[in-house]
Amino acid sequence: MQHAVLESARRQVRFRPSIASGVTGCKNPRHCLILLQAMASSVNMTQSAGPRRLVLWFRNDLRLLDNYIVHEAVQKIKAKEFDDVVPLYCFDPRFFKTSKWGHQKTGSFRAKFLLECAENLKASLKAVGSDLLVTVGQPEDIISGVVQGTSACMVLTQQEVTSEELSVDAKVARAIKINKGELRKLWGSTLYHQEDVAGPSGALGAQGIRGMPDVFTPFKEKVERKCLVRKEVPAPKSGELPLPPRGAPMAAPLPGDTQQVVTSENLAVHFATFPEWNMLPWQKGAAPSLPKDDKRAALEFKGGEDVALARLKYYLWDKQLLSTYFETRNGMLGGDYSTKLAPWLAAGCISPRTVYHQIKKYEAQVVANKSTYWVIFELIWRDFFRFFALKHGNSIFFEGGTSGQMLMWNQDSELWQRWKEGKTGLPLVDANMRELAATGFMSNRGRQNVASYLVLDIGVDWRRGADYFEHVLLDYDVCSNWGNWVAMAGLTGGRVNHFNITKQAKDYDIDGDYVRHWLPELRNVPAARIHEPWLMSKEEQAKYGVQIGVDYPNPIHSSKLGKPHGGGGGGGGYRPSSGSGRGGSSQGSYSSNGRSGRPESGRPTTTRGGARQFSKKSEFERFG
Ligand SMILES: Cc1cc2nc3c(=O)[nH]c(=O)nc-3n(C[C@H](O)[C@H](O)[C@H](O)COP(=O)(O)OP(=O)(O)OC[C@H]3O[C@@H](n4cnc5c(N)ncnc54)[C@H](O)[C@@H]3O)c2cc1C
Repeated sequence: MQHAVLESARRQVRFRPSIASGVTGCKNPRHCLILLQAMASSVNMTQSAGPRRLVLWFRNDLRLLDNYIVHEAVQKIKAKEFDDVVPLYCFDPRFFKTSKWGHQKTGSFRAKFLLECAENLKASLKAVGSDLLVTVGQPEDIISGVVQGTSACMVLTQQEVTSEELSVDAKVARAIKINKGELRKLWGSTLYHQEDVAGPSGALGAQGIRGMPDVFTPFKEKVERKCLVRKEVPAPKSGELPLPPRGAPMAAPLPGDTQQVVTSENLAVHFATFPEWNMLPWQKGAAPSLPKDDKRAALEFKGGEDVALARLKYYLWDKQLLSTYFETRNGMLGGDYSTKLAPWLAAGCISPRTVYHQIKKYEAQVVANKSTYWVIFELIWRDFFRFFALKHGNSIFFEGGTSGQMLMWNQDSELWQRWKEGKTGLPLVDANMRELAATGFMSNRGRQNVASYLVLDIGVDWRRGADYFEHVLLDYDVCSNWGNWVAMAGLTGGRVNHFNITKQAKDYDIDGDYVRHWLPELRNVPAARIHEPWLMSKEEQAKYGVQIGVDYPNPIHSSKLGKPHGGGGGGGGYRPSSGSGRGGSSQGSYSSNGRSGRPESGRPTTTRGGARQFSKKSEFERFG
């Protein structure tokens, strides 16, 4: 009798007495339990004959090419350290919980994308004689089921840096201790390797990560001067990741097992099950509807390594868009102004090193210019935020950010709601927020503007914005998202980029095509008025078929605006903007004298914020 079957039956005595008694033949639950325990310990004694198993626990690295955990598994199998490999991906209910700001952590766009990623990875693994166990549940529960009955086991996973992910790691490490298992974490998500950057002889010097500059440029200069991007490691070949025998035991819940009790099936059953949309761990069982393709979207994003590699090929080789990236990167409309690789990079369908080496090849074969370098420059921003999170830990999630500066926020929930729904009356902000809600994507130019507006113009707590982005973004990456937001809020000690939204709109959406694309109510408004529709006279409004204040909102009145300002005890306070962001931002806020309720003053002036609410404890409760 397999240990796994006995163990699972033992755990089910209370919930499913019939299964337990089926194993022992004993009707009395108490006796049944005693008998099972005895049988399990006798199996334990003979367990040394069990297989030595590797578990490839995929998380944000859903690819085969240049994946260090996959490569490591291949090496260990070749060296005969282990007998078989179980590749695994879990939809962890903790990443579908509702946040304290009221958003389900993983929204429907990303959930759909991740299902597609898992499906593609499963197919790629099958093509090399392996498979992917895709399931719903906490990895610690699933993995302890996968390693039942083994004589040795190791779980290989990509190194994460933030608290929720690390707390899951700790639970997995504990769960496999019983099987004398080891959790081995390998760095893999960045362009530059952690050892090369922050290791004992890395670019950051003797202090390692503690010596990391908190601003981008000196960080970039150090890594560029002292580090090399490592070569890609190959994808596995056929037979290099041998599966356990099909009938191997597996004691863990199947997706859709609403009772969440341990079932005793064999691995083949689990491999054959792929979670459907409504089996994902949605809050209170209420699955949102599957997102439909939106014809207005910049791109049809489909998850998976195959599509990621195809996108890279399209951007570099088919259309040669790479050679003009520097000129187009601040666009907002269409698929071609930027690489759009972010969703695939975030899920790990493609590694930044693959992108880098393809760019180098392109530079050697086609052209090397400012544009080809600038994509690499952006990938270093991505690295920057990951290393920044490694250095600063949980403070990137704190109200006062890494600077600890305490500000008071505008508590008017109507403002927040109008921002989220794209009804602020500022066309550039509204168009971007509606694109995000409809598609899960927004350009970098858009993100900077909507974040600046939320925090620096209407004075809403930046964490609300970051939390909403976490929910809705296709390309959500914990470090890039929270890092960009906390920096936009001016809470990292670096420069604060306060954007003049109307100026930005005129600079980057010159004819208003982007705004018209997402705001049908303004579709007939000419370029001269599109970014300031409140300036239209009644006659103009009639002519262009829109009534401001009825069909499209008036901008938020200055009496409702707030600016974050220094609260008691935290020191510091609101600082006006300085300098320019990527592609140039501009200082200050509105310049026009408004009609139709336009903010009258140059800056938001009043603060309606209540007392600052700051609790270290609750901020630490990322998964607790
Ligand atoms: C408030 C805010 C939140 C953001 N949240 C995320 C997020 O959750 N996930 C995410 O990947 N990016 C985030 N970004 C960064 C950036 O906006 C997106 O990476 C970019 O818009 C994605 O489009 P793209 O792939 O076409 O980028 P490209 O312009 O083609 O850039 C190439 C790649 O470089 C990386 N990159 C570019 N800019 C940045 C940046 N500022 N920070 C980190 N990486 C960058 C991305 O991986 C991107 O795919 C955020 C930016 C802001 C201002």
